[in-house]
Amino acid sequence: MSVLAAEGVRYSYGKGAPVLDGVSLRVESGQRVALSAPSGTGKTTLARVLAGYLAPDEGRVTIDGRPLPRRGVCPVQMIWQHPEAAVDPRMRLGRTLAEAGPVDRALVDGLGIRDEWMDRFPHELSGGELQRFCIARALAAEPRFVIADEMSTMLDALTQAQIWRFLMDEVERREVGLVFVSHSPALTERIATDIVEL
Ligand SMILES: Nc1ncnc2c1ncn2[C@@H]1O[C@H](COP(=O)(O)OP(=O)(O)OP(=O)(O)O)[C@@H](O)[C@H]1O
Repeated sequence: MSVLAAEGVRYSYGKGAPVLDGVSLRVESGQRVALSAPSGTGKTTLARVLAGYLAPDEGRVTIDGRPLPRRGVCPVQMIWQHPEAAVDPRMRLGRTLAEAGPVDRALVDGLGIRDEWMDRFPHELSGGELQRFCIARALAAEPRFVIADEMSTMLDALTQAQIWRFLMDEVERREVGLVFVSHSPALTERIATDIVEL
């Protein structure tokens, strides 16, 4: 079992007032934690801190007591709200995926990813198609924790349900810890094992 922990995290953008101040959070393998707070209160910022994209001004983020590794593939993978901003626009998708790690057939098929997408550039897919691709990439990296920030807002209801079902099954099977942000109370209730109010 692994533990992802944020302890006393403080974060400010530039010289502004801190968006996060004294935030602590603990997530274990197999837990599915929903971050809940009104708009603009720092859920996305905390997600980025947990995944190592932002370094806290104070406090720390650890996995099993050690800081997140600075090199290599991060054991905390993030699925972003805007997938087009999360991939290299100049790289064909097959190459982007290959860089994350070995991708098995079940992952590609389970997410409804078509083989011909691999030869395309990110702008040649729809937002929903690209998001499925980004989920495959996050899982191909064999993470111990996945942070999903409003990952399904651009998907229709059916695709949203399919993708969440798939991600739920995968995180359960792999015993991955999940932290997610969603503005849908119904989705939160269905997915979360725990709800954390910021
Ligand atoms: N890059 C940035 N530079 C300056 N301020 C920022 C930046 N990103 C976010 N903020 C500010 O930080 C605060 C928290 O933003 P954040 O996106 O973390 O909130 P949120 O809870 O995820 O919001 P929402 O639910 O609307 O997505 C907001 O006031 C926002 O304006």
